[in-house]
Amino acid sequence: MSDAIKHECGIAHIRLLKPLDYYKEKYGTAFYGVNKMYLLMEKQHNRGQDGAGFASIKLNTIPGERYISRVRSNQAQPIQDIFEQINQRINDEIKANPEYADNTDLQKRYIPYLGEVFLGHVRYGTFGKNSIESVHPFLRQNNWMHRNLIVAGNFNMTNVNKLFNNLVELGQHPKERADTVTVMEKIGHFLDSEVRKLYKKLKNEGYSKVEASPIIAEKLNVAKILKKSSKNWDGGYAMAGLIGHGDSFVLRDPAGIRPAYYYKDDEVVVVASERPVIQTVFNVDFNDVHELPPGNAIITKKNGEVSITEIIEPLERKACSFERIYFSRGSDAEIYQERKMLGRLLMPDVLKSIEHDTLKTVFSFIPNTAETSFYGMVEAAQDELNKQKNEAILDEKETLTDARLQEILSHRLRTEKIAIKDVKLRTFITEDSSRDDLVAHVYDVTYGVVKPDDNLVIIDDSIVRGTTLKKSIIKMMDRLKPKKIVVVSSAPQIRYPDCYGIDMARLEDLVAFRAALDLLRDCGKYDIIEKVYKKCRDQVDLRDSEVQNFVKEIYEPFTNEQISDKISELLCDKDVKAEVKVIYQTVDNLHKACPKNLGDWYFTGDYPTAGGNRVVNRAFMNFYEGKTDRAY
Ligand SMILES: NC(=O)CC[C@H](N)C(=O)O
Repeated sequence: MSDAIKHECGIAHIRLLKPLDYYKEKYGTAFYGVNKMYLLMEKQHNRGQDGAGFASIKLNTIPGERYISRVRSNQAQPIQDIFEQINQRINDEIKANPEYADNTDLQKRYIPYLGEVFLGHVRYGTFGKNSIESVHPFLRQNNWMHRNLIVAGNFNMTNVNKLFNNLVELGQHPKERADTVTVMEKIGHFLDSEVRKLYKKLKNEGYSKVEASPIIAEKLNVAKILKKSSKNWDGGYAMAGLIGHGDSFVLRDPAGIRPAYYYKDDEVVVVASERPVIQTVFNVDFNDVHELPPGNAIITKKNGEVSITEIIEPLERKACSFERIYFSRGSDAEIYQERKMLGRLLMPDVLKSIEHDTLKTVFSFIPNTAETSFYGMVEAAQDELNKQKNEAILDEKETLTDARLQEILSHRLRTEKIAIKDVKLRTFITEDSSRDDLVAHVYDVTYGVVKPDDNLVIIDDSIVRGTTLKKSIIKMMDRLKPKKIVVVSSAPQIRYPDCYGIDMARLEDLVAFRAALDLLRDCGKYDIIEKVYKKCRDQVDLRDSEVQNFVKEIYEPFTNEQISDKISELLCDKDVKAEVKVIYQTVDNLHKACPKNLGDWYFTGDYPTAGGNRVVNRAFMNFYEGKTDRAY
């Protein structure tokens, strides 16, 4: 990925189903859960580097002893930072109290972070700020154990402002506008009322307050609470939560936009945002890890009972295809094959653009995420080369000499590592304002492998803004003096904003949108902009379900190819000498390659939830009115 986009978040949840002594006995430490959490989070570091947080709950403590611990960080290496803090604290406690060293009971009572229920989160913010207060998990505290709530999520709601106002209408006074707080307060509201109802019932049955508490914990219907809280959520989400006494849940949105996977045996329940993470950390097979069905929650009661329950009726499945293209780790067995297929399916268009001249073409990729699709592309190129060799041999079979045969067979595909990412520079580029200067040097280039009349084909997983391509990569590649530079995107053109957890909410940031504007200008149809704006404005007071995506009209007059060609122009500075061509994946081929993740709203404008159309309209209005706000 040459454009840095902020995206995603990762969740990690573990519930230990046996007493801590069991893990001490079997794995040598009562800190088994903490250690596994570290691995689960570290292996999802790709999903969030703005911040990381960890929370744990101890089961069955006695009043007066702490049972919830939490640590959060927004430092440069947030996962390292929180686990350093955790380890430090644990080591200090053991050092100061040598009697804890071999005593699980004392460890559990007096050492924080040790417990049976864990929740971790790595964050890329899509709403609010990057302050420490915005880092998950969020905590809603109460003196009643079962009213404590800890929440973390990979999510974005399109209607979070409305949800916020609902709370205010209930008479509440939220102290901040963080979307996670809004969602948490919603759950908290129904948790409170459920606890109240249960208490009233038990009181009528003659139970005292002290007697009622554990029964409330036992009877608490988490599914019911989630059903009520999520009723008006419109968005993509994997929301995870812990309740003070030890129940836990992860709820996935009804279109399956955000991912969630789980594994369970008689020792642990594990939930994470990516499958291979669980496979690696718990050393289990692909088939042992299951996808949480859309609209369902995995709920683990304090007593260890685990259920998968439908909370919201599933919508048409629209799992985010960007997970497959770029976000998730390519080590997933399916994702690896899918990415290769994305590369392979692009080959016919690439061959056309290089006039099948595989000998005068160097194939390469933009590190690191495009490497897998590059393998797919190269395999397809290899097939083409073999075909060419076959044809040459058959054509020349009457006259073929040993020397000529050797010559034909010696033709090899030219694959090189051309673009090199300078990782150290990367970490400085956080502020939009200072990005451009540094961006030119984020990549370096390999000299000496491209000859002057060569074609240079370079694959990237996607092109969002195109800034790095324009300011760095294409310029650097042009210095190698190729005849033609073909930039291949394994994803289709990104035409519409995302509103479900990827931070690309501004239309004019998208190079495809800018290309469409230029094309409209070129052909004298720029008045469409005005018309679309009016249509968007007329919809402002409509209900979400009635809103249409009129922004599609901006692209309608043009073919994919016209837009791609305009993008090629936009990506070239005047001084670039090589001919530059950009080739994009088609949406059909994307679906062919990633058949389970058909969510494609950023490419097609077909939003899977009603709120999406409102967001795209708002994004367009913001663009037209010159506002730089996010559209949700
Ligand atoms: N990428 C995400 O899932 C973001 C989660 C949440 N919306 C936040 O901003 O903190």
